Amino acid sequence: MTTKRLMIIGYGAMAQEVHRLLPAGLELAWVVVPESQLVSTREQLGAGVEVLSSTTQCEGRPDLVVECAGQPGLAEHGEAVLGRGLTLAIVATGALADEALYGRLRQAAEAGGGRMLVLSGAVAGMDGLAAAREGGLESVTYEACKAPGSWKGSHAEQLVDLDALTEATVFYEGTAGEAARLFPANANVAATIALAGIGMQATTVRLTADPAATRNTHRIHVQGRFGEFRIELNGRPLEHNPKTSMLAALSVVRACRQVLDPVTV
Ligand SMILES: NC(=O)C1=CN([C@@H]2O[C@H](COP(=O)(O)OP(=O)(O)OC[C@H]3O[C@@H](n4cnc5c(N)ncnc54)[C@H](O)[C@@H]3O)[C@@H](O)[C@H]2O)C=CC1
Ligand SMILES: O=C([O-])CC(=O)C(=O)O
Repeated sequence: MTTKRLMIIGYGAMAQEVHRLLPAGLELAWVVVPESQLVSTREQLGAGVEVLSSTTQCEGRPDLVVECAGQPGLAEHGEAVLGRGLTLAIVATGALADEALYGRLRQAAEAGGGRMLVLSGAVAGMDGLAAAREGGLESVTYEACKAPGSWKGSHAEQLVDLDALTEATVFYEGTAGEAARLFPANANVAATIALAGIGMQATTVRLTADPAATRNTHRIHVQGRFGEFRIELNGRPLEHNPKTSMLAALSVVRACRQVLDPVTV
């Protein structure tokens, strides 16, 4: 079997975990990082990987492109990748709450023959939710609870004194679209659930900081003609970024494996 080639956009905590767990048969050939990180990333990766600041500098043809670069990274590079007819697997799904950007990405994919895969990321059940939608959905609620440290550097700091919390505190309630925009490194999952379910406006979101939390907890409650389901997922955060759950990185690894495997599960 010939080795297939992967491009990763971004090389932060998630991308490095994906690189570490890359299945045999898929090699990391290209990494795309901001200009300011070119030198340090080249030093880190050595000669075997081409480090670029734009996907358009890539002269080869990746078998898969994965975005692990956050919402600005998807906005910057998504159109070019899809316009070249490549498959782009994304985790910064919250960027799609911007209807104009979503429209541009769709159009680029349609025009160029590319495909955008919205990965399940830090949550589970997106297959069931998308199937349930076919029968009609009544309500979808998403709740996230993380340790205060995982909300540091986010809009939460404007809403609550994270250092002073002594008990679990809900600091945000709103729609998936707003949550995904306000918490770009923490609430992409809200947008993923909205895309699989009843949309950015109708999906209700509640965000909590809990000083006793050691996991990133995600609760999803769905009601519709199919019946009802609840999922609670207690994910371990990544060692190098407590905002990001390990399962999100593993969902990218799964997408990598699907490139190699003729059977998709
Ligand atoms: N869908 C999901 O379940 C989840 C999605 N995410 C998304 O994944 C992103 C990445 O997570 P981590 O790796 O933990 O964050 P991180 O902050 O460790 O790494 C992000 C990397 O992307 C790079 N980057 C930023 N702008 C870029 C651009 N324009 N082009 C190329 N690279 C760029 C940064 O330099 C940084 O190295 C988060 O910001 C979040 O948007 C994170 C967790 C779960
Ligand atoms: O990794 C997580 O727990 C969820 C996350 O950061 C996001 O949805 O952006």
